[in-house]
Formats: sequence, C-alpha cells, structure tokens
Amino acid sequence: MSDQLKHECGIALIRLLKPLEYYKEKYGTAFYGINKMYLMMEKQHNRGQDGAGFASIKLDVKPGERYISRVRSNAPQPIQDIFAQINNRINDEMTALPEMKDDVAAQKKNIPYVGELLMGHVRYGTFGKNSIESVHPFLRQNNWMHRNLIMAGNFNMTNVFKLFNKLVELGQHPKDMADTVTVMEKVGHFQDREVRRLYKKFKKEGLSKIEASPKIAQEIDVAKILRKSARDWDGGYAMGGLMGHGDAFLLRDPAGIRPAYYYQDDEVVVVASERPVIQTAFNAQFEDVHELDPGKAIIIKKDGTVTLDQISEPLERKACSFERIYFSRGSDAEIYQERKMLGRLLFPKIMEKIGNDIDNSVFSYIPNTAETSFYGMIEAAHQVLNEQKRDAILAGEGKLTQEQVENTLSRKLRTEKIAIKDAKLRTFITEDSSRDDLVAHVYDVTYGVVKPTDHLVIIDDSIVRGTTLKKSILKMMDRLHPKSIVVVSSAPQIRYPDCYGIDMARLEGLIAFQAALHLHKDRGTESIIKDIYAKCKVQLEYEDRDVVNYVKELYDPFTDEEISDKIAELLSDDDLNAKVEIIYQKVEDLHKACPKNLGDWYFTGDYPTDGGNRVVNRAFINFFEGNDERAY
Ligand SMILES: NC(=O)CC[C@H](N)C(=O)O
Repeated sequence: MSDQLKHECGIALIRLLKPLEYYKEKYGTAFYGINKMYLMMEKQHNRGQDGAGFASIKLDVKPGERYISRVRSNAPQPIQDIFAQINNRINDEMTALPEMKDDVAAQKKNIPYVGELLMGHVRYGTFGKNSIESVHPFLRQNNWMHRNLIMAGNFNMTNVFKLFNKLVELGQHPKDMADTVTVMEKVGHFQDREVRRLYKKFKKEGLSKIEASPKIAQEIDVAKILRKSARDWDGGYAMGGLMGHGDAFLLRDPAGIRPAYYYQDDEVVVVASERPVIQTAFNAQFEDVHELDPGKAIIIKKDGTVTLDQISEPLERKACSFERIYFSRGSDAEIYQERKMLGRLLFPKIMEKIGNDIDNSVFSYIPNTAETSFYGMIEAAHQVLNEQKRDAILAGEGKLTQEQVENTLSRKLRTEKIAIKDAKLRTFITEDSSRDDLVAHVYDVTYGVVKPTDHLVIIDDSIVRGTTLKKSILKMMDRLHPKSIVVVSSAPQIRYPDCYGIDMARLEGLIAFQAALHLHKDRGTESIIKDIYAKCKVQLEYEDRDVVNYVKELYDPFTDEEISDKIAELLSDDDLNAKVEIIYQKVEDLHKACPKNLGDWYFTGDYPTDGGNRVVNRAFINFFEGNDERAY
C-alpha cells in the first residue's frame, strides 16, 4: 500500500471458562489469559498503531479487593509498552511475595491484570485526538459491581454528534468528546436502568440489598441493554464490553460492515476482529472459528453461558470489502485466495496495456500488502505464457527443431522486486523546501533489471490520494528508464468518502474525485459542480433516510477508463520520461473475487446506512465551500 491510510481498530476478548488453577495445572501458568491476549493483540497490530489497551476482570472477589485492571498506551510501540508494564508489575509482585509462585489464589488476589475476563484493543483513531485519553478500553466506574462497564470497539458512527447532543439534552455532561464515551454512556445508561429495574423487582420479592446483588448479576438482560443502546446508532461497529460482575459482549453492526469472529471450546470463549488471529493464538481450525452475524451480539454470561442474540434488525449485508483488499491480514485462508483472485482478474487488462508483450515486461508490486495480489497476477500471467508456448509449438506442426522448441520453452516471466519501502525515512521529513526531494526517497528501487524497452508493471492494493505514487514511486521507477509504467490497483477507483472506520472523510483528497473535476473542466461542463452543490444544500434539512447521494452525478458522464486515464495524467509530473498507465479493478470483478464482502460505498457511492448519504452530502458541501471540517 503506497498511500498512508488510517483505518480500523482491532479488538480481542477472552473469557476463561475454567478456574485459573486449571490453566496453571495444564499450561503451567495462571497468566495463560494474559499471554493469549498478548498474542491476539500482536497478531492484530496491523489494525492499529496509534494506541493499545488492555482490561481485565477478576470474578468472585471479596468486597474491597480490586477486580478491574486496565492499562493503556499511546507510545510508539503501544502493544509492547502495555505488556512491558504488565510484565513488570507481575514480576514486582512475584518478587515481593515469592511464596505466591504456586499459589494461584494468592496471585489472583495480589496481582492486577490476572483475571478470567480480558479485553484488548489496538487503535487507529478515526475520531478525536491521539491522546492517551482516547485510547480504549474506556471505563465507566461505579461502586455497584453491575454498573461498571468497560468498552472498546472498532467503529465509527456517522451520527456521533447527534448521539452526543442527545446525551446533553438528557441533562448529562459527558466528560469527553470521544465517540467511545458517547457510545459507552448510552450502554451505561440502559445498564443502570436494567440494574434499577431488577433491584426493584427483587426488593418487591422481599430480598435485601445484599441478597439482590448476585441475583441481579444472574438476570441482567445484556441483550435488552444492547437493543436499546444501539437503536439509534448509525455506523459500522464491532463493540466489545465487559460488565463489572463478569458478563461480556461483542456486538456487530446490522450491515456487518466491521468484522468479528468468535471461537469456543471447553476452556475459552474468544472474539476477535480477524479469524486467523484466533486460529494462530489457540491453534484452532478454520471451520471452528465463526463469523458473528450482522446485527448480532455474542453474549457471555458470568456463569459461562454463551448466546448469540439478534440485537438489531439486519440490514442488507455489506461487509467492508477493504478488509479483504487490504486491512485484514492476508493470512486468512479465504482472504489469501481472494487477494490472489483480485490480481488474477486484472491480468487481461494488463495484457492490453503491454500490447501482449510479456517478454518485454517486468512484473512487480508495492510492498508489502500487495504481494498476495501480485502472486495471483503472476499465476494468470503464467497461464497466458503457457498458452502462448503451447500455441507456438502446435503451430510448428511437429516440424520444429529441438532448438526452436527449447527457445519457446525457455521464455520466462520476469518477476522482480523493484520497489523497496524505506519506512524510517519518514521521521526526517520536515516541512521546508527539501521535503519533496526527501519524500521521493520514501521508496527506493532495484537497479539493473529493467531495460529501456520494458514495460514496468507494478501492482498496489489501491490508490486513494496518489500522493506517494506521484511524489515518490513514479519518480523513482522512472529512474530505471522503462518504456512505460503500468500501475495496477487491485481495488476499484475510490470515489466517495468512508464513514465507517476508514479515515477518508474528505472528497477533495481523493484522486478519482480530482480526476472527475478536471474532466469537467476540460469539457466545459463545470457547471455541474454548482448544480450538485445546490442539490446537496437543499438536503441539509432532510432526515437521513431521505438524503440522496448526488455526488454520483459528478462521475456519471465518464467511463471508468476516462477517469483512470485522467488520474494517470494527474499523477505524472512533466519530468517523467516513461508513459504512465493506470488500471483499476472493476467493481464487478471485486465482487467476483470477494463475494462475502460486498460493501463497496467508497467505490460506488452506495452507502449501507442512511447516515452514509448524509456524510457524502456534507463532504461535498465542505469541498465546495472550502471548509476543512470533517463530514461526520
Ligand atoms: N478505527 C476505529 O475503529 C476507531 C474507533 C473509534 N472511533 C476511535 O476513534 O477511537
């Protein structure tokens, strides 16, 4: 991936179903849960590097003993940082009381973090700042056990301001503008109400306060709380939560935009944002890890009962296709095949651009995530090359000499590692005039394998803003003097903002949007920009469900190819010698390759929730008015 794209968060939840002694006996440590959580977070570090956090709950402790621990970090290596803190603390306590070594009860009593219920989170912020206060999990604390709530999520709500204002209208005074607080306060509000309802019920039945408490824990209806809380959430989410008394949940949005997977055996229940994370950490088989259905919550009661509850009416399933193209780790059995298919499906178009001249083409990729689609592209290329060889041999009708046959068979695909990412360089980049020259060196190239007669074909996951392509990759590749550079994007053109967790909130940053604007200018049809603006303005007063995405009209007059060609032009500086061509995946082919993740709003403008149309409407107004604000 050449564009820096802020995206996603990763979530991990573990419930140990057996007493801690069991893990000590079987695996040699009562810190089994913490170790597994470390693995699960580390295996999801791709999903967030702005911050990381961990929280745990000890079940069945005596009043006065601490049972909730949390640690968060926004240090440069946040996962390492929090587990260093956890380790240090554990070591300190163990050194102070060495007789605890084999005494699990004492460890549980004296050492924080050791618990039966654990939640971890890695963050890429989509809302608010990167301060430590914005790092999940968030705590809502109370002296009543059942009223404690810990939340962490991979989410973005399109209507977070509306939700915030609702809290204020209720007379509340949220302490923070963080979206996680807004969402958590909603759940906390209904959790409080449910606790109150149950308390009244038990009081009526003649139970004392102390008798009612364990009964509340048993009967607290988590599904009901979530149903009420999520009623007016509009967005993509996988929201995880722990309640003080030991219930836990993870809720997925009704369109299945954000991912969530779970696994259960007789020792653990586990939930994570990505499947292979669970497979690797628990040595589980692919078919034993299940996807959580859209609109459902997995609820783990304190007694270990696990249920899957429908929380909101499912919408049409629109799981984010970017998860498959780029965000999720490509080690997932399905995602790996899908990425390869994305590369394979692009090959016919590549052949057109290189004039079928495989021998004079060098094939490569932008590291690292595009490597898998590169393998698929190469498989397709091999197939075509083999067909060419077969046809050449058959055309000889058995009369070819040995040398001729050998020559044909010796034709090989030229796959090379061309682009090299020099990540460290970023840290030196300053704002002064030397910046552009340094930026060019963010990528380096391999010298000596490209000839002036060659086409250089380079595949990337996607082209969002195109900045790095323009400022670095194309310039560096041009130094190799190829005849042409064919940039291949395994994702279609990104034309619309995202509002469900990917940080692409502004239209004017998108290179496809810029290309459409330029095409209108070239053709003297710019008046459409004003017309769309007028239509958007009118809609400001509309209810979300009535808003139409008029930004589509900006793209309607052009074919995909016209926009791709314009993008190629915009990304080619005058000083480039090679001709630049750009090939994008077709939306139909994306769906063919990733049939379970049909969420494609950033490519098509078809938003899966009503709030999406409001966001794109606002984004266009912001663009037109030169307003820097975010559209949600
Ligand atoms: N990427 C995410 O899921 C972000 C979660 C949340 N919106 C935050 O900004 O903290």
